Amino acid sequence: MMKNDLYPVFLKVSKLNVMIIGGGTVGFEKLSFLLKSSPNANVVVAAKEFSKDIIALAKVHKIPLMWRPYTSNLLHKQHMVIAATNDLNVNKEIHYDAKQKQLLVNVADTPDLCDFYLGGIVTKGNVKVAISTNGKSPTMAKRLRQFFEEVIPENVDDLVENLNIYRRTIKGNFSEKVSRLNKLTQSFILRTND
Ligand SMILES: C[C@@]1(CC(=O)O)c2cc3[nH]c(cc4nc(cc5[nH]c(cc(n2)[C@H]1CCC(=O)O)[C@@](C)(CC(=O)O)[C@@H]5CCC(=O)O)C(CC(=O)O)=C4CCC(=O)O)c(CCC(=O)O)c3CC(=O)O
Ligand SMILES: NC(=O)C1=CN([C@@H]2O[C@H](COP(=O)(O)OP(=O)(O)OC[C@H]3O[C@@H](n4cnc5c(N)ncnc54)[C@H](O)[C@@H]3O)[C@@H](O)[C@H]2O)C=CC1
Repeated sequence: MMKNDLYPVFLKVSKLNVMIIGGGTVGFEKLSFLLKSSPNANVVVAAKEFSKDIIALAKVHKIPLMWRPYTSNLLHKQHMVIAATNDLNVNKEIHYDAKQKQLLVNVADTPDLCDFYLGGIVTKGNVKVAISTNGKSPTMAKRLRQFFEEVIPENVDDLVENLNIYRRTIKGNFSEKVSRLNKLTQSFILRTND
């Protein structure tokens, strides 16, 4: 069986400059999922034209829109770029320029040209679960996201907050703390070896 070998990280996108190129259906989808998970994301969208949806979303979140065709200077000072135009040659050019500048790049319609994928995301307070199917089935990533939204209890965040308070009160060295926390949380899962 093929295994997913992608390494997930949780980016502080308020501290990174993110550029989305393309303001149509896909640009809107990428921007809305980014903002849903990270309302404080530092993101700019550039495109020749923008859909009504993306204009409305950008207004609510105060996201700058740049009305212009793609040129490589749009990548200046960016950390990450998402290419979402409907012109494959432009998307390829964005990919080429981004690699020259060592930026992380996602070309929405071409998994081979992606350094990273956007995943399905479930958020419950401080807890966040990210889902990827290795680019094989975005629809399945969406369904799994919906499944975990249902099954992860809303109060998981209360447990996390309480454990955070407890964690700060425990005295002792690192391994004593680990052992106390492991004992306390043992019943959270059905079967455990530690
Ligand atoms: C590789 C990847 C690159 C990337 O975009 O990062 C990619 C690629 C492509 N998506 C396509 C289509 C669709 N994408 C969705 C939905 C989502 N797509 C997302 C991620 C990813 N999509 C990355 C892989 C993630 C992984 O590893 O699993 C999600 C999870 C996150 C997000 O977009 O933020 C978000 C769900 C969010 C949620 O609801 O939680 C739906 C479903 C729907 O909208 O109902 C459809 C239509 C049905 C279908 O085709 O399956 C096509 C075909 C385009 C065409 O035919 O032209 C390609 C291109 C290709 O695969 O070649
Ligand atoms: N990854 C995914 O989830 C999906 C990917 N796709 C693919 O993504 C691509 C984009 O699709 P849509 O967003 O539906 O297209 P669209 O027609 O809704 O939007 C295209 C956008 O690209 C902009 N654009 C085109 N050329 C440009 C240039 N030279 N410089 C700047 N902006 C430019 C347009 O102004 C417009 O804002 C298509 O090739 C499609 O096959 C489609 C569906 C899902």
